[in-house]
Amino acid sequence: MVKLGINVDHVATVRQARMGHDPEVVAAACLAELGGADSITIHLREDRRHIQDRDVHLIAATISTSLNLEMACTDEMVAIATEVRPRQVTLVPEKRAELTTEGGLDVLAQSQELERATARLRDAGIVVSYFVDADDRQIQASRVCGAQAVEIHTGHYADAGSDAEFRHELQRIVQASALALDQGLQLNAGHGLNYANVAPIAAIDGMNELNIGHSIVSRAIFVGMEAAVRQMRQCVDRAVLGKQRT
Ligand SMILES: CC(=O)[C@@H](O)[C@H](O)COP(=O)(O)O
Ligand SMILES: NCC(=O)COP(=O)(O)O
Repeated sequence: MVKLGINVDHVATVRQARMGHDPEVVAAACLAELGGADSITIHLREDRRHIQDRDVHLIAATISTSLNLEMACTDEMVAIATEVRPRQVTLVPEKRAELTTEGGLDVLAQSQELERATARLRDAGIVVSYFVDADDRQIQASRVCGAQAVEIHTGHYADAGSDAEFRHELQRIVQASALALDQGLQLNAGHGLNYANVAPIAAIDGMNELNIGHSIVSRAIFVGMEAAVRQMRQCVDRAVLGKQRT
């Protein structure tokens, strides 16, 4: 089955709105696991706009599944990762001014620092995934730099404004997924996925893990974290089982 990574960043966004203690991100992570999460994803941004360093250490020490730490490719973040030792690190691009991640890594332009950071993380026993656009050259470069997985950016697919654009973006992701598998990379996907658009991505052959956060936290405000995760789990499993029946 496709693994479900639950990103709890935006539970921290609510907490940071008042710079207080509530809602507790660690509790959200545990409830997500009760709802069927296979892993917990958190993005420790350089500007600490939501997830804080204490969240990383507490979640790593508390969850019973596994941690996927999203981070920029910097010495500071590599040092934190090699101390915390999550199961996986997903290297993502960051821009101060961005509202959220706007695209994938430019692996071709940053190959030297990515290769160096990837070697340090792998030496620490951490699986390294690159967050990349559905772009053949970036995927091929990811393997060359030592990535063991790629997470294909589904943001443009999620933001499609017409049926034609939706189909075009889905086809790009399907083709990029096949290339990633051909390159021997583990295939993950994420960004902007929700209860309405997740099924075609979950049904892609060889899909290993979907990382989903904002849409689940949004629903959790009304139904609770455990139920919101359980409902997404059902959407993903139904898509995979439905494909197997065809
Ligand atoms: C890389 C990605 O798509 C998200 O996991 C990332 O966390 C988005 O950044 P924000 O969580 O700050 O929106
Ligand atoms: N890498 C994608 C992720 O972790 C969550 O992205 P989103 O669902 O919050 O857009």
